Amino acid sequence: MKGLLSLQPFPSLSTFTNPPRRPSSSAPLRAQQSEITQGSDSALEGRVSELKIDEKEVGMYQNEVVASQGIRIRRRPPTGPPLHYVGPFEFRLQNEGNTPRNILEEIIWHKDKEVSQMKERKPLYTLKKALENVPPPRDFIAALQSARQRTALPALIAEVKKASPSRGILREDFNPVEIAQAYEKGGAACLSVLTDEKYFKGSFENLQAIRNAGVECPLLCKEFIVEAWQIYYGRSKGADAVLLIASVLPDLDIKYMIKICKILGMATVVEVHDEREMDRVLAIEGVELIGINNRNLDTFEVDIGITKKLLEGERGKLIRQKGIMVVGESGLFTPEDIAFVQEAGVKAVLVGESLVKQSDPGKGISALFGRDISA
Ligand SMILES: O=C(O)c1ccccc1NCC(=O)[C@H](O)[C@H](O)COP(=O)(O)O
Repeated sequence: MKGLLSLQPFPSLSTFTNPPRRPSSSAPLRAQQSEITQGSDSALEGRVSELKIDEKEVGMYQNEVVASQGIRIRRRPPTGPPLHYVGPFEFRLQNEGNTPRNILEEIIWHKDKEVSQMKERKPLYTLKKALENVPPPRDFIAALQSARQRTALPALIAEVKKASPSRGILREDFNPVEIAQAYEKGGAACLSVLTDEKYFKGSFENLQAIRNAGVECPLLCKEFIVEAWQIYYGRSKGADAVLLIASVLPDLDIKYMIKICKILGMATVVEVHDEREMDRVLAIEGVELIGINNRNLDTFEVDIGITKKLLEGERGKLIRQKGIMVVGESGLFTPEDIAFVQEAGVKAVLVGESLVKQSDPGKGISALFGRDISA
C-alpha cells in the first residue's frame, strides 16, 4: 500500500473506543498563562495574576475535553501521520493529516506560526508596558444597545474588509480610514476591522489608523485569535473587542480569554456556526455576545437560515434568559435579510461585503436597512 510506514501488532481495545487525539494545546495555554502572570508589578499585572486554571479541568482537557467538544479545527499540523487500523494491524500513511482540511484550518496553522514570530519581536511584557499609554477601551456592548434603542433595528457592526478567501478582492481603492469614517457617518454603532494580512489583506496598522483618526465607534479586532498575546496586541493598537471562534478554541481557552478581556475592559464576540458550538458557548460563564456566522467555512456556503435555526426553541429561550446579545454575521445584503434575522432574534448584525463594495459605503448602510439610520 502506498505510503505504508510501519506495521505493528494492534495495541489495545482502547484504541477503538478512544477518538484520535490532536496535539493538546493546553500546554501552550498554561505556558501563556504563566507568561501572562509573570513579571512587573503594575495594577493590571496584579489583576491578571488572579487568574487560575483549575488543575482538575486542565487534566480533563488534556485527556478528554478536546475530543468530546468536537472541535473541527486542529491548532497546528499533527506531528506525525495518523494511525490506521486494518484487522489486527496498525499502520501510518505518510503526510495524510498534515494538509489543512479547510480554509479556516489553513488560516489557523499560518496564524500559529505568525504569532510565534510576532511574539519574539514584541514580548508580552513590552505590550503590557505599552498598554499604560493607550487610551481606555470604549464600551462595545453599550454602543450596540444604544444604537438598537435609537433605531429599533439591529445595531450595525460595519466591517472594514478589503478581501476575503471566499470573494477575493472586494474593493480596489481601499482606504480603511475613509471607509471607517463613512460607516460612522452612515450610522454604524461599532466597526469590525480585519487585521489578518495574508488572507484578508487587513492589518493592525489599519486598526490603529482608524483609532487615531478620531473615529468614535468602538472597534472589534477581527483576528483569528489562537493565543492571549494577540488580545494584548489588539488592545495596544486600539481594539475595544475581539472575536473568539468556537470552532478553533476549546472551552478552557474561551473562558480564559474572556477573563483576560474583562480585565482589559474589552468585549468578546464568541462566534458559532452550528448547534454543538452554540451549546458549548451557552455553557460558558461570562459570555455576553454570541456571533452566529452564516458562512460555512468548510464550503463557503452562506445561509442566513443558520441564524434562525440556532435561535429556535430552548436555545433561544436560554439566550434570552441569560441576557446574551446575538450578532448575525455574514451574507446580509438587503432590508429583507435584516428583517429576517431580526425576526429570528438577533440584536446586532456584522456586515462586510454588501457595504464595502458600495462606492459610498455610508450610503450603502441606508440601502441595507431600507432607511437612513444615521440620525
Ligand atoms: O469571508 C470569508 O470568506 C471568510 C473566510 C474564512 C474565514 C472567515 C471569513 N469571513 C469572516 C467573517 O466573519 C466575515 O467577514 C463577516 O461575517 C462579514 O461577512 P460578509 O458580510 O458576508 O462580508
